[in-house]
Amino acid sequence: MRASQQDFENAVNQVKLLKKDPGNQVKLQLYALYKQATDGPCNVSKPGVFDLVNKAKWEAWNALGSLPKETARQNYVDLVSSLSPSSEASNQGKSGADVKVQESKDIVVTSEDGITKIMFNRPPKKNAITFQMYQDIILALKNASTDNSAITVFTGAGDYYCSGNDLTNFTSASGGMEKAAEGGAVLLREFVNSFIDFPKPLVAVVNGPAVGISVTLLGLFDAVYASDKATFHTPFSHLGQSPEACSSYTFPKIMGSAKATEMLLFGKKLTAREACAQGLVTEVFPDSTFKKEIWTRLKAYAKLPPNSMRISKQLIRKNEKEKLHAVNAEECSTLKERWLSEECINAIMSFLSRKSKL
Ligand SMILES: CCCCCCCCCC/C=C/CC(=O)SCCNC(=O)CCNC(=O)[C@H](O)C(C)(C)COP(=O)(O)OP(=O)(O)OC[C@H]1O[C@@H](n2cnc3c(N)ncnc32)[C@H](O)[C@@H]1OP(=O)(O)O
Repeated sequence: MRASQQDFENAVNQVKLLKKDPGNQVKLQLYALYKQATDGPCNVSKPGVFDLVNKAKWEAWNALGSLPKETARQNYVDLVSSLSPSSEASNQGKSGADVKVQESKDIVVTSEDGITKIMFNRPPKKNAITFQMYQDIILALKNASTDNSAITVFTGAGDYYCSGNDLTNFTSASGGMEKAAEGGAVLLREFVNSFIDFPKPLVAVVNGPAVGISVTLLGLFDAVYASDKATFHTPFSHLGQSPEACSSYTFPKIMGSAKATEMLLFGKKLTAREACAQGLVTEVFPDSTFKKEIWTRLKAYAKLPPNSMRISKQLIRKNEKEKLHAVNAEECSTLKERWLSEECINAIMSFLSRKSKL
């Protein structure tokens, strides 16, 4: 039987009464179907790259193409009925079987054995982080904070952990440079906030070289395990930039200001063993046994009582949260200026024209 206008209106009201947040993907789908059912195919222009929320909504609506209004209405009603209290209850009981929990090309999120794994998956570009990947990671962390896993793990596919910010982000942003820098700073701040506020144990499995923001973020992780093939490099001065991800605060705290200066100002690249000696890395493993040893260990950790781990992490983080947010805000506003500097623009152009590499 086709859904009537009354069924549709009832479903719209039912959504407002949902007890449990259905998650961003479902909310986007509901939005898209609602717009399609009421206004028809997407007829507004695409929001700018930095207008994250409206861009995601536009993309969801636009993806419905020329779906007829009646079909959209029916699909909306069906979707809402699948979110009714009885199905909410049955979803809560789901175990963390091996499932892919987020569809996205360059960030793969899976959940297995109490571990949510977020993997940089762009090996041809050494896992450099695009605008889309920043957004996918924000979403993945949001979902992981409430899923039924005990710990969350970042790792990289291929030979690199991650080569940091994709330097073509500087040329792909739409609008003028100032607007792009402003939007970049907003995105970076939200991205780093999602690490500062992440409530469960956050672990990095550093399978190979790490560069830039993938290194600085490690100061916000709870444990960092590295292959002896990994290296740690923050070439900010070479790029005319400045530290991010709270590293101007976490690195001096972790390794002392003299060692932090060598990394953050002079761009000294550390081996995994050096990074371990300086407290940035928890433990180093021979590459030949790294994966086997680390996943066995993490599976055992994930069996520990999750609430206890969460509460302990929050005790450790609580006194620093405000400070970390303030540092993040200041670093982003400093970077916004740096990105417009001649030093930075020249360095990026030099990389993109293949005149320089790290
Ligand atoms: C105004 C706009 C504002 C933008 C806002 C962005 C928002 C957040 C910003 C957060 C800031 C973060 C700071 C950083 O992360 S700084 C670190 C940036 N990373 C780098 O400088 C690394 C650059 N890459 C290299 O030096 C080398 O590629 C390498 C990693 C040492 C590897 O060298 P190798 O010889 O082994 O391999 P290739 O160079 O041949 O690389 C293979 C292909 O991958 C591409 N690649 C690698 N890294 C990056 C990168 N970071 N960005 C873009 N592309 C990258 C490389 O070009 C090759 O591509 P190709 O095969 O097509 O040539």
